[in-house]
Amino acid sequence: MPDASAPPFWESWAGTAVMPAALMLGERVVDDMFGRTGSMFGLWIPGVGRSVMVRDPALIRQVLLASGDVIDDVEVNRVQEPIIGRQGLAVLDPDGNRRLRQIMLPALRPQSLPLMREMTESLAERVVAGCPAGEPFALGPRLRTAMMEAILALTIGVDQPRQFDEWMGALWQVFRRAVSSEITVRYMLRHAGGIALWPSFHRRKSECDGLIYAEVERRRRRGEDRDDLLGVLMRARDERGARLTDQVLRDQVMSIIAGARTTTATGLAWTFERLVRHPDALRRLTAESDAAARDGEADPDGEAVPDCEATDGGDAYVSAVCYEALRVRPPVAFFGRQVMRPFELGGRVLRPGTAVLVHIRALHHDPALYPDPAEFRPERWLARRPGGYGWMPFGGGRRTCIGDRLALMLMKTFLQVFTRAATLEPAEQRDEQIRWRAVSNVPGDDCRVVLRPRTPRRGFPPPAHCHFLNH
Ligand code: HEM
Repeated sequence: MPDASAPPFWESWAGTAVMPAALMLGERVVDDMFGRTGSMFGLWIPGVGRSVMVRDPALIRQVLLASGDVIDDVEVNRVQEPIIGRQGLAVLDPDGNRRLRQIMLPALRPQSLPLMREMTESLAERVVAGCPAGEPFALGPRLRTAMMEAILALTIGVDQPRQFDEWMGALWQVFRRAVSSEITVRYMLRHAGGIALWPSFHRRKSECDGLIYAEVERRRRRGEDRDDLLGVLMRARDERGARLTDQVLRDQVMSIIAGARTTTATGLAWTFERLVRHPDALRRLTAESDAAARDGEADPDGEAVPDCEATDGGDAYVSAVCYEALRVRPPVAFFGRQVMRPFELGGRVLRPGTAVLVHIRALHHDPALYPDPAEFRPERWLARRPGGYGWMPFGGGRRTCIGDRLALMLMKTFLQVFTRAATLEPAEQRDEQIRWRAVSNVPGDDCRVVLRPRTPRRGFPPPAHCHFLNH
């Protein structure tokens, strides 16, 4: 007897074609597929297998609230294991994950890192100072380098240009392979040695690991106790007083770097991409940044922006801008869970082994949740805060992103510093297309803008470590 809960034959084939088609033709292919099937469609994904893509908040809630023996939140992350290791946060069993999150979370809350905001401000000032003035350029690569600088400082205290170059060189070699299309094929063939027999990857990974282990060893030898994330992890003890093994330390450092590497920079690039095409929002944000600087007496030279609407002070508008940019252009395309026991979802019984993937952008474009969902309107967030199952750029449930607040702090600080220092325009008027890179949605032209210093006196002096910006 045919299984009444199985998706129709055409849907499995069409759904499977959606991923490669979306890579070639853009995200509207996914919208069309949801348009035909409603809130969920079945597909097959290389390396993941049988899957369903969902966008309905009620279904997402059901998945995220299901107990661990019915819905597993590790298996779909296994693809990250070659990089983050077997004990990396995203692939750890629920107890180990919870324990490590408790250790790391305090270090990732910006309020517990007073120096982090200060460091981010001077980093943003250096980045804006290093941008070409009055001519089109791609802001995206500069943001990626800057966010790596912030994350390496936070995670392992890298603060010297030469040290940064060394880490960047080693990491680039590993991640270049980890996001290539080669890894998909190798992951599919993993049981036949697709990953194990990959000498160039393992060589590069050993170089990275060597840097981490050397840093751990150096700190132990000198009895150095630092406040970065590695320091927090090195101080941690379990209930028997034992410290974390070097392997666990290494896997968490790589988990944080892997999680943070491009996500925040992509979120920021999209925020600038949207802002420069919405001058009213940009003007209002600039007014708020100026007011915040005046309150903190940080920017006596700042030129007032003409015709701007007053804001209610603080950082209400910059927060709203971030929430809205992460809604209309979420940097991560989807996150997933896996069915362990037959699970009824949206009128279908999903078989064990099925991956449930939440399509974040489709969820964020539900007109029932957001009137005119494609419009970029930060004002939506002035009277409400994001939350629940309708806004999920950082995923949700037990495995929600551990770096969410840090990412928002980095984004807000960069936006405030940039708008105080410069005016921004789009290099071209048309919107940048959404392009898929691994599981990210990136701006098709890497955020091309034209930047002009707001006051001649401020100008753009040569930055202190401008070679950082050439990566
Ligand atoms: C705008 C920036 C960011 C976005 C959009 C983002 C998005 C995400 C998403 C969608 C997930 C999967 C959550 C789930 O499965 O429910 C995730 C997990 C994760 N993210 Fe982020 N992330 C961002 C920034 C960061 C930063 C700055 C860090 C590090 C400080 C980070 C570290 C991680 C880690 C370690 C995980 C795995 C958590 C676990 O499995 O327990 N992310 N992130």
